[in-house]
Amino acid sequence: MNSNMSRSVTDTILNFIAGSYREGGDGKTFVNVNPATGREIGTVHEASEADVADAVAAAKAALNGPWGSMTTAERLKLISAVATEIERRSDDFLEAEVADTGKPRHIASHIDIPRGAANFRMFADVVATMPTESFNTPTPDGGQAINYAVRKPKGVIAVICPWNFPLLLMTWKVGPALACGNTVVVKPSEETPRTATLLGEVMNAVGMPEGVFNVVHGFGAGSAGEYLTSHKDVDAITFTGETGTGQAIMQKAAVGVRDVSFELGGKNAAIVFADADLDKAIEGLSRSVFLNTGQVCLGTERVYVERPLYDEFVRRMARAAEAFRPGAIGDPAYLGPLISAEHRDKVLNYYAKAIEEGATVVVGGGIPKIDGEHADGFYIEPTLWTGLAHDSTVMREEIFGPCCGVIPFDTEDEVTALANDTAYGLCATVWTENVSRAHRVAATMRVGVCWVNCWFLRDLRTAFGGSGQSGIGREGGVHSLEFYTETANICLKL
Ligand SMILES: NC(=O)C1=CN([C@@H]2O[C@H](COP(=O)(O)OP(=O)(O)OC[C@H]3O[C@@H](n4cnc5c(N)ncnc54)[C@H](O)[C@@H]3O)[C@@H](O)[C@H]2O)C=CC1
Ligand SMILES: O=C(O)/C=C/C=C(\O)C(=O)O
Repeated sequence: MNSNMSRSVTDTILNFIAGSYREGGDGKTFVNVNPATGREIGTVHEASEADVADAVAAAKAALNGPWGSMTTAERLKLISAVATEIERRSDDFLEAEVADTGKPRHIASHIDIPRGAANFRMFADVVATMPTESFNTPTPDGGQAINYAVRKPKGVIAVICPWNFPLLLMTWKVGPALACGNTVVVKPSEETPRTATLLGEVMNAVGMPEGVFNVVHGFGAGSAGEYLTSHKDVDAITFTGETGTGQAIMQKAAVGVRDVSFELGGKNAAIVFADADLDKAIEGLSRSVFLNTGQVCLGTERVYVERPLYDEFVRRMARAAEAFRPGAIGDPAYLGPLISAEHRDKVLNYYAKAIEEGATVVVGGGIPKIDGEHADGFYIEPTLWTGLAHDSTVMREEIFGPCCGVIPFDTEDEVTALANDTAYGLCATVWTENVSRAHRVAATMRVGVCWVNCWFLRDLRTAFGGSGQSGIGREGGVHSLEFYTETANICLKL
């Protein structure tokens, strides 16, 4: 095992290529910042174009080497071992994720890290039990043939990741890609390079053949992201992030007609009917709006409340927002920082825009005053607006911060039209105790996932992805196999 990655506060974060850690060939580095303090905590070695080419070559060689010749059972045993090793090293992953994101430890320890392990274990199970079709086919000479499908790995998969749930969202792609027999080159977000790098140690520890899993660090255009997505030996690209980035990647994928799987942005609506259980709705929506400081693609940024419940809803949601404590690390009510100073500026611009567009700021709206070690962290106040028009910029564009606008409605038809009036279509939530209405409204939502009386309740076997500009394709359970494998038909004349 070759492990050069130290995990002290002055970390040096290296690329992981063909089973070894290495600096970038061009000698370029960039800083790794802890958003909770605003301080530099590490140096990341940026991959050059030649490093990315080496990573792709290593991934391709592994397909034709021991990885490609393993039985499915042998492969899945290794993948299950990866899950076990992540669990064994969960404290290291927790430290790495918290250092990169500043997120509360309870979120990282209950969501990010366990899902990192579960994403490998679940897809090992899915592939182990994966059925394929077969047909008995009559032939013109009165005989018969058997047609049966086989699933083959697609090849080298480029995995381009965001920063909001770095390990979770990376392994959501790496898990099924490897379980299906592919190899991967991962480009983590420049903001959150640590857990992907640490996963290299896990791969080596379990004896994963070199080149199966590679990590290249850098940015998007003119850097590792673009080098990777335009490399001719990358067979398919999976990406989570902003819709505009998805468009740029798709243009690269068009060269060579490569397949893409995209999970993109959202402007997710919540519909709260007057018969909703208000305690449940407030609990669910305060998580949906504020969890991870609103940096969740599935989070709610538009809330439509039936008029009789509107005033009480706004009052209680404001209390829920005020209960969060930005910067109070260790407090159960701790609200983490935004990922970067740039991202905080972007969110603050929307806070200003909301006022320009006539919003009443019910709570929040600015930067909290924090003393001590976290004074320079990228914290922001959780914010609630009323008085915004449905077609205002703030109610149409993805903000990715801890904020939402609340708008009253009068009829079911009106609110379903409002909720669907968006170019996005990732998810929605519906809050009602009327079961018929729950089914009816959920079925009309033009989204990939509609939650009723809950939010972010995930069963990893279900189809997951977005409609409209929120994505292309579905991942999760057997649905992931559609992207990570190529189905071939074999016709055998008897
Ligand atoms: N899960 C989601 O839906 C996420 C949505 N976002 C949204 O995106 C906004 C911007 O955040 P960013 O991190 O800048 O997202 P982004 O979409 O620009 O970056 C995501 C990943 O794509 C890479 N990338 C960027 N441009 C690329 C290119 N041309 N070719 C190949 N790779 C490229 C980045 O280096 C990063 O690894 C956020 O404010 C938020 O609105 C951000 C993160 C996650
Ligand atoms: O649960 C999942 O598999 C994915 C969750 C995705 C997000 O929360 C995100 O991209 O923000």
